[in-house]
Amino acid sequence: MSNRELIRVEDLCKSFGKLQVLKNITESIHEGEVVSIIGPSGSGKSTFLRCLNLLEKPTGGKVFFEGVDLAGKKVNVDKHRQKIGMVFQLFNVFPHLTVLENITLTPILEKKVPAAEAEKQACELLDRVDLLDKKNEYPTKLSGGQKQRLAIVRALAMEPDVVLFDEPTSALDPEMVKEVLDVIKDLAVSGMTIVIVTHEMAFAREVSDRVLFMADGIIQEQGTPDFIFDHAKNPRTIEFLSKVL
Ligand SMILES: Nc1ncnc2c1ncn2[C@@H]1O[C@H](COP(=O)(O)OP(=O)(O)OP(=O)(O)O)[C@@H](O)[C@H]1O
Repeated sequence: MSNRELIRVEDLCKSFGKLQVLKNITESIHEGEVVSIIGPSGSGKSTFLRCLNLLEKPTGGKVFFEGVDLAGKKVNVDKHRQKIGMVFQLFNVFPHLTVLENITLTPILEKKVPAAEAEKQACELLDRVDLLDKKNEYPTKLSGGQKQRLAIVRALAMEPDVVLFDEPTSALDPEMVKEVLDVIKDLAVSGMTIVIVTHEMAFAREVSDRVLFMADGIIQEQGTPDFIFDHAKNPRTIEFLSKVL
């Protein structure tokens, strides 16, 4: 992990109508850091994650990516967003494209990567997640775990500086959770900067450099996994962990 701030939010607020979901959050994610966000349902974890790439537009505060204020007047948000990969709970893959086409589409269209080069890179990534033999299949032929591994590869094909995972295993059958977590673990070990909203406490404990505990739209407590899971002081954290561990 380096000292370079990749993402910084200052006084981040988000409301949906009268519902104030995020309340003045100030936080930084550093290059190479693996950060897990845990907390009760409805506490604002996904909304926080989605604000980091402006998928949700904050109602207050600022989001900086590599030092650039993403709401700045002359800023090309799409250009910056290309460097922020995102993997969703419900594997967002294109059903009408083959596995290979799913991966090469955006690099070819948005980064103008030559098709042959995009395919070569896609095959290398598919090999890394053990899906190379599926490259000509359509997603309907894939299991949930395979679809999610494809979604991860699709994000990686854009060579992002950080990958945001929003509960990537919540929609999977239990036997498929491990294969997806293993891919994320490998990515973490490779040095990728990762922010992940997860209900997988064992995973958060094993893989994270830092765990953020969120409740009521506030990061109530944060620290190393050992600190959060063994020495948390905040009564909300203790109450939450007593239910999920
Ligand atoms: N687009 C939206 N419109 C209105 N309300 C929303 C929207 N997105 C989220 N919310 C509300 O914001 C609150 C926080 O939702 P969010 O999904 O961020 O929580 P979460 O901590 O990720 O929950 P979970 O663990 O259940 O996924 C909830 O009350 C939710 O209903």
